[in-house]
Amino acid sequence: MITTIDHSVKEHIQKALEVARRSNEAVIVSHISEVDAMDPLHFFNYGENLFLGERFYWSGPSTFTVVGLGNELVIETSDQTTNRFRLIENEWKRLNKQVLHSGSVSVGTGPLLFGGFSFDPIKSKSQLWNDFSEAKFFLPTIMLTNTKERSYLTVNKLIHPFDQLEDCIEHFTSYEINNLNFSHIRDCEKFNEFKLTELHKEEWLNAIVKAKEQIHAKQIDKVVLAREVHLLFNEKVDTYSVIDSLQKNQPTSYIFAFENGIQSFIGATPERLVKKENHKVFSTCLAGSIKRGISVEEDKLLGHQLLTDDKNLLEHDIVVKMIKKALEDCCYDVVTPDKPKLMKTKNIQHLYTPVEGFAREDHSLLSMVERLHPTPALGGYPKHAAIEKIRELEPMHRGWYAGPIGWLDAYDNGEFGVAIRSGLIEGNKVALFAGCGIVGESVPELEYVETQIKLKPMMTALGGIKA
Ligand SMILES: C=C(O[C@H]1C=CC=C(C(=O)O)[C@@H]1O)C(=O)O
Ligand SMILES: [Mg+2]
Repeated sequence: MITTIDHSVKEHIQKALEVARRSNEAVIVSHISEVDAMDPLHFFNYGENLFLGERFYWSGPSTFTVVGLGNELVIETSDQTTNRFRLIENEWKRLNKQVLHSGSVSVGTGPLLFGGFSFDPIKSKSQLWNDFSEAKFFLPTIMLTNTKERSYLTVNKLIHPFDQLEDCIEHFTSYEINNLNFSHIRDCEKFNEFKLTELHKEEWLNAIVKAKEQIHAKQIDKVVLAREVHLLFNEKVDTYSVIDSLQKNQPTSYIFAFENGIQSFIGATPERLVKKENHKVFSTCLAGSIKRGISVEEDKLLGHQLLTDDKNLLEHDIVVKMIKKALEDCCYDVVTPDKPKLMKTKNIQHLYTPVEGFAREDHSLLSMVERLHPTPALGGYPKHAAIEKIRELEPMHRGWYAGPIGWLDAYDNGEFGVAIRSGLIEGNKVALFAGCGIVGESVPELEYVETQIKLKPMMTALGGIKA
């Protein structure tokens, strides 16, 4: 159960304690206050002492930035079936049975769950991803939300039947904005040289050849194959500086960071999986790629080439068909343009088609995540056959790479991106991932070049390429 409070913290805690004792269940109390404008990275950095290993950063290109610190509540599962989506939803709903709030609050404030899902729960885990569950979400202890105009601080507490009123009051008082010590502003670090190892390059190129044979034999239409590179630095990588660089250089992407103990999963994905705002649903088809040009003319020419290239149009079209169908099964008034447009980020241009609709009754955000994941931009088509091919052919373990990552609130609003253009950081070691949609006309060497471009945002953020 959730009690959301705008004022009179004590009254709400008292009420929550009564409910918790009566029901013998923990109750979430969430206190939201508007605060003076604050830099989200500064807030993230504030969490380094108290909440290291339990921080989340999320910023959407046209929405807001949210930074969560501390795991007030963790919901996770190692369930290896699609049931994992429902397990998370049901547990969150169980805690959501009652919502009390006073005053109007902005979307993205109050009790939010942050987290994500692994790409493929069936494939056995590698050492690298051992500590990542198949789905893990947390309610932060404190959270900063920056909308275009305002900043809000949310403080959450899970109130148990045996908690004492004074301790609960102390929790909310200690996290009042004036009691947080933000004095320590820091500079970004310059990264040192690193040693780069490309993993299984030949196997990956061979996997493309095999995938093409299977596509020509009509076993599947498309499969996305990914590869991995490892970077070894002399010193610990500073995640603060990585996020700062991504934020500056990839403003049209979703910037995400999910700390899981000593590991941080970070990226700048241009690809939304699904967003739900009340009943309005938005998804994105993003597949088909070409590099950016050096001059304006070259850039335009390359864009035109992409928009008229059969191989890339096929790669894209398969995604549009699947997403449109998936949304038509759970939404009404699904609309999508006839032709793709270009989406340009600093390093790459993609074919882009938005799909929008309105959720039918009883179709939740996580049910849509389940339906959509993985789209053929990350998996392939047909879905299950493509996932099988990835298990068989791909020489790496994806872990959370290409999985859904994002947030949801207590009213089933939220947004998930697909965790691509990403890397897993642990101390001085970084693993980066990039994949490509393989169709019948794919040329392995060109797909390899495409992955090199897709690695650039993270490479730049790590200091390996000049911004
Ligand atoms: C799988 C990735 O990109 C996908 C998203 C956009 C374009 C893609 C492509 O053109 O191949 C991929 O389907 C990745 O960046 O690792
Ligand atoms: Mg491609």
